[in-house]
Amino acid sequence: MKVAVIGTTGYGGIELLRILHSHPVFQIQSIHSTRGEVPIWKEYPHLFNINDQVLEVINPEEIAEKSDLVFLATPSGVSGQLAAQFAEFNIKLVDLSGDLRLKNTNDYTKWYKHEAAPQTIIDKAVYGLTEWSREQVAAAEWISNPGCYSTASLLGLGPIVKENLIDPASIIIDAKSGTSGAGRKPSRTNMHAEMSENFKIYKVNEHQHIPEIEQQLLEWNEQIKPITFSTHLLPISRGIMATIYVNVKENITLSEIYKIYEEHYQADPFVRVRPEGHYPSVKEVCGSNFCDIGLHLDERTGRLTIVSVIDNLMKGAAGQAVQNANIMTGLDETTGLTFIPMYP
Ligand SMILES: NC(=O)C1=CN([C@@H]2O[C@H](COP(=O)(O)OP(=O)(O)OC[C@H]3O[C@@H](n4cnc5c(N)ncnc54)[C@H](OP(=O)(O)O)[C@@H]3O)[C@@H](O)[C@H]2O)C=CC1
Ligand SMILES: CC(=O)N[C@@H](CCC(=O)OP(=O)(O)O)C(=O)O
Repeated sequence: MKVAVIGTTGYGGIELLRILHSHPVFQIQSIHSTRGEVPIWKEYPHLFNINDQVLEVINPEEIAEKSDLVFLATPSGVSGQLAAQFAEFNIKLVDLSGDLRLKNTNDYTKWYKHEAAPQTIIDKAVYGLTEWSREQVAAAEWISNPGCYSTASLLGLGPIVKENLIDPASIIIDAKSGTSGAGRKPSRTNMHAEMSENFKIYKVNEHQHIPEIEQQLLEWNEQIKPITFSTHLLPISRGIMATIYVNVKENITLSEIYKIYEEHYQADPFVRVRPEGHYPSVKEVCGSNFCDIGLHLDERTGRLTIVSVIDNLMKGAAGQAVQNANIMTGLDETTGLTFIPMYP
């Protein structure tokens, strides 16, 4: 099966190339960029003598003729326009950006602060939080891959929200990300001198993943109220930790909560619910497609702490994108994704 990658020179695109390099079924037919015909190893010298492919211009008609599936690893605002150009062709599509995630275009304009893609384009895409939408993903032609923070937060909250076991107004998500989450484009915020030995909060109550998380929570449980969601930058390159606080309904015990999480995720190869008393760290998932979850119930306050960690470039982006592409094309979802975490 042939695949094309657009936005290959970015961190999401280059992580796709790392996965696809050893994928047994997907072959990289072409890689694309706006910067002309440059060998990819010149942008990323770690690929010297490994990948001799040359970046090509973006011609949707030609890509659709030559490939069965295209990954869009392009910025929000760009992906929606590209997706619209692919709409008339017969090609499966997985978009890593936020452009096709929010079903309400007013929400998109408000949170992303630019114009939304046409509604018909948005409606064509299934929201691919894989563990919760496997059947829809299998039937889809287009996938909107969830945001990195949204993936960690939603996988952490899914079971308890779906089972209606919390005070619906009590969700607080305290999320932290490595700097690769911001992409390869240089910015002052991400400079070494700004971030090394530092820790910053950003986009306070304004993060574009807030409506995405709420959209999915409301699908699980229509009583859910607006969430508090804080995002922070960590001086590490990869990894996200979402520490989530919710007030549980009275009389529920930690062992009952564990039972619910273990039942929900028992058939999910990439979600690991850690045993009681064990809490995951970001390094324990980096380089892999795992989302690891730890749970603790404070009986003094009645608050449940949920710790959810992912590698932002894997389960938060390219890994989940390939997981969805596997399911869409009838493959086992773990195909090409059996990397164990790199440690230390
Ligand atoms: N980094 C992460 O952890 C995550 C990222 N995402 C999303 O994935 C997408 C890619 O992110 P990331 O790789 O980090 O971003 P980068 O900034 O690292 O890369 C984006 C790539 O898009 C290409 N691009 C930029 N403008 C255009 C354009 N007008 N037309 C075509 N291509 C363009 C650029 O390639 P070139 O200049 O060579 O054309 C660039 O390499 C984004 O939408 C992001 O929000 C989602 C989850 C996590
Ligand atoms: C560390 C960092 O800057 N992370 C990015 C995540 C962006 C992202 O994934 O963009 P989408 O909106 O396409 O999901 C951010 O907080 O905006």
